[in-house]
Amino acid sequence: MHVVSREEMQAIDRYTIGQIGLGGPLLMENAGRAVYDELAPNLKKGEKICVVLGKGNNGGDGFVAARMLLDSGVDEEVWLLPDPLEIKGDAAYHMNAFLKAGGRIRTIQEEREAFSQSIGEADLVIDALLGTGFQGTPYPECLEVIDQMNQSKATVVSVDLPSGVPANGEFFSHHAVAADLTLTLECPKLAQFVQPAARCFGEVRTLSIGIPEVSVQQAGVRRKVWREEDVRCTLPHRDPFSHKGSHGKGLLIAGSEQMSGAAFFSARAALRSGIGLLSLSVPDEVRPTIASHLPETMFMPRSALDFQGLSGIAIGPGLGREPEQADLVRRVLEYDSVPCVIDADGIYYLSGMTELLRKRKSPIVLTPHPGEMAHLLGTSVSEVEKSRFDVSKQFAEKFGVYLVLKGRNTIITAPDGGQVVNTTGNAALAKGGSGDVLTGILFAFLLQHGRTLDAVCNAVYLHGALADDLVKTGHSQLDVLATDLIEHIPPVLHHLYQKATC
Ligand SMILES: NC(=O)C1=CN([C@@H]2O[C@H](COP(=O)(O)OP(=O)(O)OC[C@H]3O[C@@H](n4cnc5c(N)ncnc54)[C@H](O)[C@@H]3O)[C@@H](O)[C@H]2O)[C@@H](O)CC1
Ligand SMILES: [K+]
Repeated sequence: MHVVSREEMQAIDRYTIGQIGLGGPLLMENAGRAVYDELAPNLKKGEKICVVLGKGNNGGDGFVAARMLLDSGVDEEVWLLPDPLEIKGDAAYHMNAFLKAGGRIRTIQEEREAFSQSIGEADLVIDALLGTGFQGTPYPECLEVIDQMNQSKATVVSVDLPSGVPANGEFFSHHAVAADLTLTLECPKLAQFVQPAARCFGEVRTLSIGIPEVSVQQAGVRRKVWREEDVRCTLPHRDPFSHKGSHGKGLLIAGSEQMSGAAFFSARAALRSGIGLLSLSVPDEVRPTIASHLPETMFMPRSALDFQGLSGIAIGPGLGREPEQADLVRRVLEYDSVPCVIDADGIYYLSGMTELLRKRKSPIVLTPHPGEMAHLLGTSVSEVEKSRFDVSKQFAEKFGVYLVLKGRNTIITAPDGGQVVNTTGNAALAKGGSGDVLTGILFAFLLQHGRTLDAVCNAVYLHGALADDLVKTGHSQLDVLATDLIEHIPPVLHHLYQKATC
């Protein structure tokens, strides 16, 4: 499933219409029908539906759905914000079809009070006011209608985008529709995954409107959502004749006196995620505390670090911020023979070492949260959050790294600028220790997958899926601990492997 910008969606539509030959009215018919089909199973005879239409093609989709609702036994009122004479092109085509099929249009501008009453009494509001064509701040008359939809007690279903949300997810401070359900057409838009836009969407379902894959390729889209089917066909399979050395020989440099737990979480998560051999380097004073909890782990003293014979190194969880840790990070970067994962305090030191990132040829995976990303760039968290996709892409391309920008909808960016959005996970993960678990899973996967990007995406997916499954099976979002995540790896991995397709 591809994730697109406004401009990419427009290019996709243009190619489909101009080169494939599927006309605009046909795509609009498909869009409106898909919206109707999604709603139809739950419609009740006589329920009051208020359809709110703008003057663009989003309104055109609304006309198609409204035409189908005419014969469904509901009590429908169709409200148009502009004058009908302002409706042009494909939307006018479907407005006429709606009228000829027996529909009646009322104009909001002319019957303000009746509109307020209609929306106040509605059970369901279909929001087809503004879609991908909207930019900037909604005109005052639009804002008024947006507020009325938000004040309504009805269920609000937005077509393509909640009206007033800019498709590219740029920061905005005006009101936008707060939908209960958004029916996104063909491809999720960037806004669905960034703040503050993401809060407006409610539940999201993506509906196919018959656009062929070639149109998306022609538009040069290089962003996708990572789904369970992607995981299933990229998980590594163990050779029956393999041995422990076949599944990665990793060194994890983690932990400090104050944060010994971080080393434990990462190490145990790596072991649960299939790493063949794990050596852990913690400060000498920490080792006795955690060694008894990690019987499967070997230990390498900090004073005798030896990278020979390893197949990967991970550094950072709970490392602490004493100046000598910077040298450890530098040594890992300078050892250019194996892939590495740099997390947490490891990332803290990178701002002074970005040239080393650029020079290193073996894969580097960085896993910053927005605060660490902001530190790395010398900017603020809000600047990072305002443009998560662009910030990630610029950094990953410039320094040739795999960047995992964590948060709700973690964004993974490859050195070539290709991006993947993760949709698993919930607020249970907003707790100390979660990131350490991710590092462990990611490190183990990195040493077992053929493609680095698959390893990273599968790790992020699994990490979120652990939290999702825990809150479905007896946990709340409050109580999940890092240890719960780790001990839940077996059933979730088992589930994913049961139907592995490739
Ligand atoms: N062929 C296509 O392009 C298709 C488009 N589709 C639908 O069409 C939508 C895009 O249609 P459009 O590009 O016509 O635009 P929209 O219908 O999304 O809305 C833009 C309209 O709002 C107006 N507008 C722009 N800035 C505004 C502002 N600040 N305040 C208030 N109004 C403003 C514009 O004049 C334009 O009429 C998609 O979201 C989707 O719902 C679908 O029907 C599929 C096919
Ligand atoms: K809309």
